[in-house]
Amino acid sequence: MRTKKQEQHKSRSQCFQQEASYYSYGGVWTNLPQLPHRLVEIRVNWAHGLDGGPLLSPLPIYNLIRPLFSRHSSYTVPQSLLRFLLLLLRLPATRLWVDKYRPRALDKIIAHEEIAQNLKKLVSEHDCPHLLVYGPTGSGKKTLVMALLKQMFGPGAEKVKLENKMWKIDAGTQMIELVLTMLSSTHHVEMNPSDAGFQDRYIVQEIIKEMARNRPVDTKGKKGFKVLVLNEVDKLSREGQHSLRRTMEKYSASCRLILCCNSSSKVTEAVRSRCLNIRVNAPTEEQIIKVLEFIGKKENPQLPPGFTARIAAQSNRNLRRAILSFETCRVQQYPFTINLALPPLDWEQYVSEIASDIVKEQSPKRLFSVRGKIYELLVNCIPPEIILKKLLSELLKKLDSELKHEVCHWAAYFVSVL
Ligand SMILES: Nc1ncnc2c1ncn2[C@@H]1O[C@H](COP(=O)(O)OP(=O)(O)OP(=O)(O)O)[C@@H](O)[C@H]1O
Repeated sequence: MRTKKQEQHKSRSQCFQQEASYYSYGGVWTNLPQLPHRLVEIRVNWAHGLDGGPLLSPLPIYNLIRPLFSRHSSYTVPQSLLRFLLLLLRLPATRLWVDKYRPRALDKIIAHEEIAQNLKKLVSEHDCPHLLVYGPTGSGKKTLVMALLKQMFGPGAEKVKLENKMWKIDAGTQMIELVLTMLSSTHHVEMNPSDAGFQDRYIVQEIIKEMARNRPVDTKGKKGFKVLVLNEVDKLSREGQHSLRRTMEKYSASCRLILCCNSSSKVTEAVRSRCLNIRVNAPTEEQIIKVLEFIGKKENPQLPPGFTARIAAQSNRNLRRAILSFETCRVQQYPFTINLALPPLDWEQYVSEIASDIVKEQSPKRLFSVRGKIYELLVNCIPPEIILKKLLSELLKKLDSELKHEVCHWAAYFVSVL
């Protein structure tokens, strides 16, 4: 028999998994659309209790399957096999709306149409330079990049395979072994080099070198170029960014780089100046409403007046968040009523509880319990800077004005050292 505390922990953990999936879209999982997105969907369905839900958490299933392929130094997970295994486990097969309604072509882009048209022009002029695509999370960067790849290479760019590749790198005095998850088609490779930590520069050098070696040749025998999509370049170390600059110059004939990040100010001037900078602003509320109404038309729920406007207003101009909230409401509270309250995000509620705990009592015991709660958020994949920012805003609501300044100072300090 489970105790009440265990039950609470379990349901909280399920809610976090939903939130984690929300964030995973912004991280590495965004780059792995097939398998992990599948798991994200299952997780969300599971948290929502849809279709009965699977008996097992999907993550253990994934971990169970992975070692089957990990005996090889470089292994590819055949997606058909995974689909078959997942089918055997009778897992639900719905797709999240954020994925289902992600525009696949530049012509279908709803928000940022102007950027989409400019990208289309670039492709038609066969003059695609290195690109640096930056903007806040959930603004639509990845969507634009994926549509651009499709415009460049056609449907072939969507036939991707997921690899966990091991790199053996000669670092002068020693051989370094690094494993990195990559998503690749015959025309492009996508990865997150900052996952390699302080050894990211070796990854940058080695991958571009390998791509330069395996240049694709078209039907007329002309040598083409491959595209390397690097995510979170703002998290690359200084050395990583320096080697990125060098390799960008050296191999510019054989590959094009598309660099994605949230903040261009963390990318060195040398890298920025070698790329065409594309700023993807957070969509306006009107644009978000347009996207939600488009989804509403396709899914056909009865929408009370002003409902999409309320979701857009609460979304913080984050398109992903708006679509996820819309879907959560559809799952939890359909049919919609006129004064339906939008459910708050669970992790945000949890951080608010943490802030109240901190303000109520300052003792070693309370410190220990708060630390435990923050660990719980971290293990459920809520990024630390997001936790800190939310915690700060919650604390600012509760603190005296003399303390606010100091709390802001320390929050800024710890966000900068993360
Ligand atoms: N132009 C668009 N038109 C319609 N829907 C869009 C558009 N751009 C993005 N979306 C929707 O918003 C979701 C989030 O977009 P996307 O993943 O491209 O954001 P992002 O800026 O790359 O976020 P992050 O920085 O967190 O990775 C997509 O899954 C898609 O459903």
